[in-house]
Amino acid sequence: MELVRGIQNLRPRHRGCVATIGNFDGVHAGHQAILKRLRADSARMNLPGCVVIFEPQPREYFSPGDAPPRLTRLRDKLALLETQGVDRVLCLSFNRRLREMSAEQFVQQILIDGLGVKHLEVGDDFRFGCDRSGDFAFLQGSGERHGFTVEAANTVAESGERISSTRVRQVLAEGDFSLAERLLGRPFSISGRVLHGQKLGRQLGAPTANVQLKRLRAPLQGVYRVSVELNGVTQKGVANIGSRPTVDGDGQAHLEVHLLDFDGDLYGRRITVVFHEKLRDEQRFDSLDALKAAIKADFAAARAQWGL
Ligand SMILES: Cc1cc2nc3c(=O)[nH]c(=O)nc-3n(C[C@H](O)[C@H](O)[C@H](O)COP(=O)(O)O)c2cc1C
Ligand SMILES: Nc1ncnc2c1ncn2[C@@H]1O[C@H](COP(=O)(O)OP(=O)(O)OP(=O)(O)O)[C@@H](O)[C@H]1O
Repeated sequence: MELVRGIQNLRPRHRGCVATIGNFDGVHAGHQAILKRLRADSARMNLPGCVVIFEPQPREYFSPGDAPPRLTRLRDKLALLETQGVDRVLCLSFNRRLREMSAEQFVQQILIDGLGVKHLEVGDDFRFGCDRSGDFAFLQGSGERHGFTVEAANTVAESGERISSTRVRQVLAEGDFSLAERLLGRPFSISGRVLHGQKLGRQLGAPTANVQLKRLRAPLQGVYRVSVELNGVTQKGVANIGSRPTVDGDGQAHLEVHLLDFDGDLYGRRITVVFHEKLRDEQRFDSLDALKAAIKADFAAARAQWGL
């Protein structure tokens, strides 16, 4: 899969493709249905399938303080798009220039001049352009003028409700991991590199792998039963995502994982933490002893659930 960062990196050879546009945060089952159609179009028309995404996502640009948490960082999103058979991703920087583009300009500059789009797949509710003025009818009209076809995919629903990134975030916040798995088409996970922590964990009876979240605002908070694949073996564990109010108050979110019955070195490795069940909210304890006792109870609860 080829990644093109910004319109300025589009070359004449990129012209001529079938395309779709959106945030694709989480690459959920609704997105996967569109991507399946894109693959079929690509085979039928013998053209590469291109996905146009935005970074940052528009809401992160408009209100950085209270944009929703991300299900996938750019890196994870790209990896998932690749597994969906996407040939090319055009990642547009969402900035003032893009924000001020009218729907008409977006079609002309990006879809026609930049990508030479021959066929476009969108969801039935898709809107774009300054003030979200571009919709399916608008695209169809443009297509007739500029010589590309447009199709709208039917809404993909689960339990009678449309699947969306927003819904996945809500379901995760409610701790419904089996529904989240159905919406995503895979269990929810967070990947990252293991960094050195404050080495306090051992004193608390809980050595932990500190997974780097960088700027990711995770859609989860609290203590969870998790698993991690290591060298082809599923290691069972317990994770905390939060600001660790008992021991430090830098306000930053940390993801820490303790693997049960495991005694290896994970520093520097990239791991994927799969979430299975919420055990409790993170709390501020009055003493390290109280935190230690709570962590011990978390381990016992996770062991009982795993049947260990
Ligand atoms: C299962 C588990 C539950 C935790 N729960 C809390 C909590 O409720 N409140 C809190 O302040 N820290 C909590 N922590 C974070 C610990 O404070 C943290 O792991 C410890 O400070 C070790 O940090 P270090 O690895 O940077 O040394 C939890 C950690 C784990 C592994
Ligand atoms: N459940 C779905 N069924 C059909 N198409 C979908 C579905 N979800 C998203 N799409 C389409 O996939 C493309 C990308 O969607 P996008 O990521 O922008 O929105 P979303 O998943 O609905 O997220 P949000 O909750 O942020 O609105 C758009 O064309 C959108 O209409």
